[in-house]
Amino acid sequence: MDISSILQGGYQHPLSRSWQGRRTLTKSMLMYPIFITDDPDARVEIKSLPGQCRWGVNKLEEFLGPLVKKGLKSVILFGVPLKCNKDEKGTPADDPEGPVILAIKKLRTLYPDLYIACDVCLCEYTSHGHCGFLNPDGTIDIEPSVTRIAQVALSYAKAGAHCVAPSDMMDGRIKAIKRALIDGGYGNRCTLMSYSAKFASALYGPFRDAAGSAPAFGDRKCYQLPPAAKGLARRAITRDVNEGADIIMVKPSLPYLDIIADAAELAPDHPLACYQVSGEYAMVCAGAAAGVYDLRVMAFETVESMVRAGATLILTYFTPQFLDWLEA
Ligand SMILES: NCC[C@H](CC(=O)O)[C@@H](CN)CCC(=O)O
Ligand SMILES: [Zn+2]
Repeated sequence: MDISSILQGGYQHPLSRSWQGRRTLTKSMLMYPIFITDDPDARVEIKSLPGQCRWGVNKLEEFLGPLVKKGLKSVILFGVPLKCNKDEKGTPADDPEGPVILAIKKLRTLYPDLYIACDVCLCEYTSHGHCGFLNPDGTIDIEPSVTRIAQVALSYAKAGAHCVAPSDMMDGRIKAIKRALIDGGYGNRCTLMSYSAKFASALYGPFRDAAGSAPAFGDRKCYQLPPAAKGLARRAITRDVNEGADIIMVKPSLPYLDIIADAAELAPDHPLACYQVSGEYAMVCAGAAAGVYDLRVMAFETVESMVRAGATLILTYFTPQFLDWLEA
């Protein structure tokens, strides 16, 4: 056989197979999305997200203590206020007694080394459930939305968040948040992770169930990217790099590996995050439950495809299992 035809000699052993990846998944690459509700003693299972719960602030030690011991390095907080008075402006988003700010303060005290990121959006706090302010005709009112998002981001930074991550997709919010952080004295103390290429995906259903954040009417197609929009995604990534984002994110992940690769090409000097969203997680769990594949094998195969595409930070609900699987 011709010499150039032989490849199998390079990976015939488990160790030489482990050398074939440019980067391998490590615990520090995992960021765990968690839901914080405003009942301080709550531990409520989320049916559409197997193994995930809404947690009250008083339960965070019971919840995260064991994971920190196993090597959990970072979380991203999502507020799930069930008792607040939602309004057109998302007033409860930066309530100092709200679940997110209370959780930031609690976690900074409990686990000084744990990296605390906060999702920043208005949809969980607005009466209409959209991620921004609305004009009377139901379209997004950009300027006041951006001002409000920046205000909320600064309040989380002041409460002690290491990172703010605006998932709203309002145009210009990265520049506005960066400006607010700098003017507020947090430009060097809080990381800005932009959901730059975030698509209007069908894969957010379980999250919206969990967070009660579905829009009261219409959809988010006028501010989340069309799934076919490779050009818009590339332009959004370049825009956010220029507006001062410290980390670029692509979301969802598996159906958008090409966009992750584009982001790695367009922003080679930035950390690159991707979010394995609720619907992706639920799909992998459902397939395993149906006996289509082994859960652990498929969890690794999906997340390692994101690493191969160029991601250096993975937001995934599989984080607790990966802490065990990577230890084994
Ligand atoms: N701010 C929007 C929330 C949002 C998507 C959506 O509901 O449109 C995501 C959270 N950042 C959903 C994440 C997920 O599905 O896991
Ligand atoms: Zn939102």
